[in-house]
Amino acid sequence: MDSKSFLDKEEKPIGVVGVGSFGAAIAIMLAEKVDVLVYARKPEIVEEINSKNTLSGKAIPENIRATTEPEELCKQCDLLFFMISSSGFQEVTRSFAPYLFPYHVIIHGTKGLCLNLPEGKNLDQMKRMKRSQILTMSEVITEETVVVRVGCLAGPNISKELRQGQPAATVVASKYNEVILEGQRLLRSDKFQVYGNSDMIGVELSGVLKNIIAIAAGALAGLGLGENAKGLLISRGMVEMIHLGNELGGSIKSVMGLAGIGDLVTTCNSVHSRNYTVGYRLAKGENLQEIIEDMEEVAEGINTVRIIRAFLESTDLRAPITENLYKVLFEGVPISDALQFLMKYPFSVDVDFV
Ligand SMILES: NC(=O)C1=CN([C@@H]2O[C@H](COP(=O)(O)OP(=O)(O)OC[C@H]3O[C@@H](n4cnc5c(N)ncnc54)[C@H](OP(=O)(O)O)[C@@H]3O)[C@@H](O)[C@H]2O)C=CC1
Ligand SMILES: O=C(CO)COP(=O)(O)O
Repeated sequence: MDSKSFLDKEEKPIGVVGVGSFGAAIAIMLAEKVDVLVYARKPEIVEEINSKNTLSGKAIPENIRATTEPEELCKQCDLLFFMISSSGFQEVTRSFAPYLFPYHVIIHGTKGLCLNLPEGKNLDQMKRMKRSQILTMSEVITEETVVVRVGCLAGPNISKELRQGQPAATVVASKYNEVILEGQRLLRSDKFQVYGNSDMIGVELSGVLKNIIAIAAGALAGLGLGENAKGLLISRGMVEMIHLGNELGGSIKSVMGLAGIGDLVTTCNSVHSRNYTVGYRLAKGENLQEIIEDMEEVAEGINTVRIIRAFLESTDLRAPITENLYKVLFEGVPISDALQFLMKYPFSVDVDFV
């Protein structure tokens, strides 16, 4: 493969927007091949990177520089990786929008959803939601900016393992083959494999929906249940992801791939997963609000459960794991009751999606 970018003859720095756990891991991987300019909103983070070459006290490569200015990032970089949690995604995208042009490329790594609601409405007021009121991050980028070539990055990518240099793989998905090729060129290494997929919505939704099942997996572990129960949850969870993903506009095939089943297995088994941890701590008797306040990083699945539950109300689809998890998280139903309900649920057909 050509080692030069399709974007420019002279290699420009690659932009990374947001240096939380995942943004930092991706910036460090990119820095093995190219110069990286990161955007952080907090001046103290930018100062730490630029003056000490550290992030949260840990050394990072010298070719990672930082700025608090969206304009600077957009001027210097043609390709930007957006690594912001979904709660801030629309706001950050809007702050970049005035400086973005159609030649820019954005690949995002966010595994959450945003809302497209009438002025003054919020999720608390929405008992039911249509598909058009739910936005994946690629839809936010397309709606808020003039950028055309959009992609996403999703797969079993626990950032702690990536930072340790452990072997892993991801999927870059886009309607534009050059975006996939550029993602592969920049990220592929002997420790990191990068697959391509043209079903961007299906790949985004896979990463989003697996977080619901990961919370449930953590809850099973917190209850002290065994591997049989986990196998049951993962396989029924996959079926639920397939039906939901399909209803929301993704292809079944993507859920069967690395960004779907691959990430589902990883996240349902990792004590480093924030979503798994939420379920585990709930099952140990902690209250959801306490857990959220105590966690420094985002567990996207909590909000996703609320959004998907409201979406289900506008469809004929049933998603018993999501519906019961909603009751546990937001209606005070004990996990043991939800589990009993699921064990009695008439799941009679094993494979009903092919
Ligand atoms: N961690 C992981 O293993 C993986 C995470 N992901 C996904 O990546 C996304 C980010 O996760 P992760 O990095 O772990 O989360 P973190 O909570 O560690 O980081 C979130 C980042 O988003 C920034 N941010 C949030 N809101 C705003 C805002 N309004 N304006 C500016 N910046 C904002 C934060 O900035 P600040 O520090 O200023 O708050 C921070 O840099 C999530 O959707 C997650 O699901 C995907 C794969 C793996
Ligand atoms: O998506 C992830 C790994 O692929 C990270 O999962 P958590 O957000 O649950 O930590």
